[in-house]
Amino acid sequence: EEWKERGAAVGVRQEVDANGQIVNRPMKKGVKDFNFGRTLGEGSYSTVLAATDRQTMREYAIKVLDKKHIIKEKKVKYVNIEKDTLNRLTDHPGIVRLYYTFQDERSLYFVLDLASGGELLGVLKQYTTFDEECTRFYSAEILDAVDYMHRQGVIHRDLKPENVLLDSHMHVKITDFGTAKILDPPKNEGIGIAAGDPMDGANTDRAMSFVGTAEYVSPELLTEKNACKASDLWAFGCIIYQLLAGRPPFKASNEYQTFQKIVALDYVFPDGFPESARDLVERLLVLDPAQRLPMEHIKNHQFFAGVTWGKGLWKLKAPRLK
Ligand SMILES: Nc1ncnc2c1ncn2[C@@H]1O[C@H](COP(=O)(O)OP(=O)(O)OP(=O)(O)O)[C@@H](O)[C@H]1O
Ligand SMILES: O=C(O)[C@@H]1CCC(=O)N(CCc2ccc(Cl)cc2)[C@H]1c1ccccc1Cl
Repeated sequence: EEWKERGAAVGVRQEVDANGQIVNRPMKKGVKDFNFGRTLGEGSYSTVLAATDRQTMREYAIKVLDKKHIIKEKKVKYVNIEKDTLNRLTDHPGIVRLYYTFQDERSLYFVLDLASGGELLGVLKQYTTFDEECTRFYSAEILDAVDYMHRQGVIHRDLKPENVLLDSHMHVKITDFGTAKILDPPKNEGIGIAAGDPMDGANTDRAMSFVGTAEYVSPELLTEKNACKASDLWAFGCIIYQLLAGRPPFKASNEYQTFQKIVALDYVFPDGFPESARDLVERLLVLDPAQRLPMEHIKNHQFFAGVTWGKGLWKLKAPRLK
């Protein structure tokens, strides 16, 4: 009875294993285990709701995907990519954590960290621009998370302020891994050209079904159709520029003209753009991915002087935005 009692508290089911031992297997979570609250946002194929686990009272964000819609829009691969990448990225404070997945006849459910601070883009628009200290803090947290992602062999491919969420303490939580690329082990070196994947066939296949968001797309994705780790560092350079300038470096009235500016490296710094940030951005917005500043050199760049990388960074209090 006591074992049953203890098991019931944390939602486990007692079973007898192959050796005849009584074991506690965690019960698969389901819709009934949560109280659903407000809608946090809508995606093209999803609705994200705040929810509370009825046993533990912990709050989550639950992303609900409509099966019919996904099948109709041929996005089943994206669902599997999002699940597989999130299942690889479980051990970093700067990445939205996936706790459980489950389904019912109509929907798929992803139980995620709740990022109640909203999107970095929204906060940036509220303040127009960030000062150097805030830019340093947020870009350092983003970089720390990207470094972890790359070490796990994942390229995000769509980094942008909309996909950088904030938690209740205004720390970064990167999301939206449905368009990420998983590098197979043998290819996971240097700028790590990504291995082939179902979305765009084998790596040699030039036809690329996915391109990121126009303003943050790297030149190599536009010319050679290949994303690599350095493609995320290009997007990172665009984000630093945007936090300080209040707009992305490459922005035109339509996507095609934005792409023309990117491949021509046609951008200028506004007056008053801080010098050390300018130097770093200039070393990231480089057309040749192999010439772009690699991760370790970025961390050692003057702009990040004084930043403690790794766990320490995440213990700091987020700077007051002004
Ligand atoms: N873990 C989360 N915590 C809080 N809000 C979230 C979380 N994940 C997503 N959201 C919010 O819900 C909205 C929808 O997110 P979702 O990832 O489902 O779609 P999307 O990626 O924004 O859109 P699309 O699928 O078209 O790219 C987003 O605008 C985001 O702000
Ligand atoms: O890979 C998994 O974890 C399971 C495996 C069993 C299963 O049936 N699913 C759902 C598969 C699926 C994917 C897309 C659609 Cl539109 C419908 C079903 C998978 C699944 C369940 C819940 C949430 C997401 C996914 Cl991919």
